Amino acid sequence: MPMLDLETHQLHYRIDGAEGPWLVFCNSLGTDLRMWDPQVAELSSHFRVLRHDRRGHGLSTAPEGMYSLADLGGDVIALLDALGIGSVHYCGLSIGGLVAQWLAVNAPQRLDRVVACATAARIGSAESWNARIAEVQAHGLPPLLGATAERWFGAAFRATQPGQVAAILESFAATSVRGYAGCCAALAAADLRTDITRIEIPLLAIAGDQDPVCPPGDLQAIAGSVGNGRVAVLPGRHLLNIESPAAFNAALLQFLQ
Ligand SMILES: O=C(O)CC1=CCC(=O)O1
Repeated sequence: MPMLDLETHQLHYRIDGAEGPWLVFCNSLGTDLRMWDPQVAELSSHFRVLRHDRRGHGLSTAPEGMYSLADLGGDVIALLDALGIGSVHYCGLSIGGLVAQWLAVNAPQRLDRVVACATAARIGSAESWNARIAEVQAHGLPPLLGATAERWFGAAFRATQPGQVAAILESFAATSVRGYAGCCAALAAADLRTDITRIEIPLLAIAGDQDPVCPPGDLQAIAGSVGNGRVAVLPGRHLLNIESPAAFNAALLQFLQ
C-alpha cells in the first residue's frame, strides 16, 4: 500500500497503467480513490493513472486543524514531486475540481489539460459549510448518509445499483470527522471566481444535468471564465462519473487524446 510521508500526515496513493501520459484523479468530499474505479478500468490502457486519497479520507491520515485549498493543492504537488512526475492531465470532482482549478491557477506548469467535474469556482457558502462542520463535530458522519445519497445519485441509479451506492456510502461513513471537517473549512473559504480568469490551460468542465450541488450553470461559468474552456453536460447527479461512466469516459478520452 504506497504511502507518501509528509511532515504532518501520510497520503495513500495508487498507480494503474504502465504507459502513456500521466492522468491524475482527485476525489470528492467524503469519498476515497475507489470512486474512480469505473474510469481506471477503461482509461488505464491509455494513461498512467495516479490517484490519491485526500488528507483525512480513505487510507490517508488526517492532520489536525482546518485545511485550505492551498494545503490540498500542495499535497498534490508534493505527491508529483515525490514521484518525479513533471506534468499531468488532472481530473477532479467537486472539491477535487476546486483543487484542479487551484492548480491551474497556481501551478500551471504541472498541468497539461485540466478537467473540472461537478464543481464550481465557489461551492455553497461559508455559512453552510460552517454549519456542516458543527454538525459532524457534534454527531459524526452517519446522520448525513441519507441526504448525501440523494445529492450524489439519481433515484433510478439508487434503485438499480444498490451495491455501488452502498460501497460509496461505506467510504463516506469511514471518512474521519477531522478530515471531513478540515476539508469543509477549505470549501468555506474557497472562492476562485476571479482567479480562474487567468487560466490558459485547455479546460473541460463536466456537469451532471441533475446535479443539485453544482448545477450545469456552475460548470458553464467556469468554462466561460477561462481562456480555453469547453463544457459537457452528461446525465447524472453529483457523482456523475459513477452514474454515467461510459459517457464520462468518452468525454475524457475525447478531450485528453
Ligand atoms: O457533500 C456533498 O454532497 C457535495 C460536495 C461538495 C464538495 C464536495 O466535494 O462534495
